[in-house]
Amino acid sequence: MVECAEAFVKILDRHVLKDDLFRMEEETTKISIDVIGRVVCDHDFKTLTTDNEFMRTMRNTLAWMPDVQSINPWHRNHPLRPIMWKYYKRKMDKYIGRVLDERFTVRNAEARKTKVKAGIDLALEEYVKESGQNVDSQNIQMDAEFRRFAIDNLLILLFAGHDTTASTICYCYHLLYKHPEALAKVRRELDEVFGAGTSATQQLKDNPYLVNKLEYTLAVIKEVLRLWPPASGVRQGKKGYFVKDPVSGEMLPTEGMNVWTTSMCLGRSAKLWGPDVDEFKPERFLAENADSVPPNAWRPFEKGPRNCIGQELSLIEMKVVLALTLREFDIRVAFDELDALSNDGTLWAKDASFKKGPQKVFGEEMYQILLAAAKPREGMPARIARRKMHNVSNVDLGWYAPKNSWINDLGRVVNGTGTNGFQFNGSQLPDRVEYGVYNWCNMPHVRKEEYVKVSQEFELVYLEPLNPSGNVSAPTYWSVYTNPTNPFVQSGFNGSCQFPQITREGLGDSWQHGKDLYGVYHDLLNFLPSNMSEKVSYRVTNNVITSQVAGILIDGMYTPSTSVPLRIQPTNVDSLEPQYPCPKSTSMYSSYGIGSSAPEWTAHLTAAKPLFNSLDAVSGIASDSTDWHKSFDHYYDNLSARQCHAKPLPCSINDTSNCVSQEMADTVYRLGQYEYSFIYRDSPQSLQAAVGSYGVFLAELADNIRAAVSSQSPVLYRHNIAHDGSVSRLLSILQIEQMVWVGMGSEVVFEIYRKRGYGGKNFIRILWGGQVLRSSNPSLGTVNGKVDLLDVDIFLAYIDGLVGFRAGKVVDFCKS
Ligand code: HEM
Repeated sequence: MVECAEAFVKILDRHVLKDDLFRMEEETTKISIDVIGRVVCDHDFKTLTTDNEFMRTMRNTLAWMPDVQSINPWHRNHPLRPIMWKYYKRKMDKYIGRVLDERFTVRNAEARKTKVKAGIDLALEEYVKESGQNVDSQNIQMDAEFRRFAIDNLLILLFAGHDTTASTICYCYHLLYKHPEALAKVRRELDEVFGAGTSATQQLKDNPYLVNKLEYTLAVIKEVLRLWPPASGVRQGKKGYFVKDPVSGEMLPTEGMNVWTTSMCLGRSAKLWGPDVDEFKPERFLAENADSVPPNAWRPFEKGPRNCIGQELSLIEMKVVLALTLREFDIRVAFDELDALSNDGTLWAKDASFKKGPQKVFGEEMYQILLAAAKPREGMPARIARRKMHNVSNVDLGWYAPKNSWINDLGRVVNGTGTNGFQFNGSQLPDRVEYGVYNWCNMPHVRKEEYVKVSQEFELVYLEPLNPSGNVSAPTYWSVYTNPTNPFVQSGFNGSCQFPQITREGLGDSWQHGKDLYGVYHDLLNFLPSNMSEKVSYRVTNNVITSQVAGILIDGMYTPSTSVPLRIQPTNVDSLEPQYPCPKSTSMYSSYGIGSSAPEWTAHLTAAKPLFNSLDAVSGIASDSTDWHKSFDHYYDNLSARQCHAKPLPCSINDTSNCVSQEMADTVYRLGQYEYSFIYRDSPQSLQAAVGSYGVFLAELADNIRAAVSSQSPVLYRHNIAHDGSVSRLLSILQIEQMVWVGMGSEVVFEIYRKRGYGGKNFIRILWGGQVLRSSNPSLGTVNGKVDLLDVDIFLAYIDGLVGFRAGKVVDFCKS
């Protein structure tokens, strides 16, 4: 089946290449014939790859079917019809007879060797047993009666199975095109089962049972069959058998009649299905809604002992076809161009009567025409385009070094001066310094003033910002003091703050941050709702400062009058901070970064030894305190937090003339930048370490994006308030081109855009500090190094590739 579907994909690809208008039903018929051929008689009809004689004959027979609606006696009783039918039937009998004879000959040699037997082998085996012959004998004979019987049965299977399935595949394509949200859900399910960007082909060959996981896809097929069933059951009436009128109770005799249980009437009965009966809602057929499906109302395959014998086969086939094509192609009906097909030689083009009479039924141009099975009108004139499918193996999952700058140049960090334009002196930037430069105290974020709108072709559909809180304060604040009577007071800087803590200034910055975000995404882009609603969601970590920041930031955005839920994951498993256990990642970080004795790491600590000595002399920190000397983290925090709040640099308690100079502080800042760059970007191990410790958040992000693009979630805006350690790991995974120490109020925004019009393709733009993020990874930084309207599928394939679907690879790594 998968091989047939692959050949079908090739046919579709030819239409993509030619960019032509074609009748889809002609093509889907080929696959259904070839599949039946393979499954039933282990015979390759090759209709997908060649101009097959059998297929032509079968289609010609159909062309001689009477139009049941016609009242033209000449048409209904066409004198040539019986002759033509006989002629075509003989041709088909001959063809199938040949297939049967061939199979009979090789049966002994091959069929019994394989465990999986085609229908024909089972039938032959049964026949041999019943006729009292030895199954293992080389000289088995097939009598004429059995041969006649077998040919007719094979023909029935081919006739009953080919156009029913072909027609249903067409309606699947059409209804999914008309319902992009359902299409997105199917694609999402396929991504989930086979992985984003990975073709289902090989996986289905290796593990065919994966089709059983396609629950939503199956629900779509069932809903399509409810609305546009291609066949119905007929029963011959009999003396003594009655149909009871459900309203009057009258018993109606059936003798001399056919009783036709039209599955379409049952499927479209509002009495049975409710007022939304005409709506396309595959969800009705999901397991959780099983109770709402009226009993016995869904019967496209009919019920009872003579129900469809091929239903399992066709359901599996349709799932396989959809799995191999829906993510690869965008398909739409093109009735507006129908005239261009008027000479294509098909039975549709030959018969002008199809263009007469109503051209819409149930408001649908592609209504059904009863021609053996009910077929999509005009064979579904269609146009097709290839969607970009990115194989995960094509997406580069490798680590790429960040660009060279002063930040990762040890010589310039240790021996340089100043901070190379980086700011550390308060929330406000000095005059003439442009917004957007690194400002540790109040990092740049998205603001109306600098925001670059994307072209009108794209509409914003989802937004997920992530920003760390500042170590800044609530309306009441801590005033830290040390009591000389307390004998346990530790030496160190004597200050009025304690880490982590929120200051008033920090709260002010957070409020402004919220206001700026609202200014862009509400005022400028009209994307955010005007009032708080379920479309907007906030998430914090277990550290209270993130809740304090959230409180004031939300006030800056919405000034809500009622309390706002802050989403939070339990301690120890939180992915935003992150706290879930991943010992492998911790040991990896400490094998090359803070605490390690790797020369690449210790080089800067050794070079900065004199600086440590001078700082220790002021702070009183013991020179053997590992905590203060395994990195510049503590000195950096202490000095920068003072300078952010316009406090003087500290002096020694014992010798007030011995103070930290600005030059010393600047060197600490340069070293801090160097350390962050080394830990999160320069070291080749940084990517894997970040994937381990932050992969779960990335998997959640990918999931959120998928839910947003498939309209499965009402949330348009998900704001995460986290920490510098969170954002730096995120930047590490995004392979930011220039890593810095993540300052107060830093912000990464994931903007998801949908291209307007046909196809509804989704794109991602990532903003860092209000500007488009630049990534060293070639699969991400596709626009001159920027992650600018990148195909969402590539981004998701990158994330899935690194962290695994639902973070499966993270779990494996953490445990390894
Ligand atoms: C979407 C696909 C299909 C639909 C909707 C469909 C529908 C039906 C329906 C409504 C019947 C009449 C059952 C009754 O009167 O109780 C039927 C019978 C039958 N179908 Fe299908 N069918 C499909 C695919 C297939 C396939 C793929 C095969 C074979 C490979 C097949 C073989 C048959 C046969 C042999 C019968 C006659 C069964 C009997 O009379 O005992 N069908 N089908």
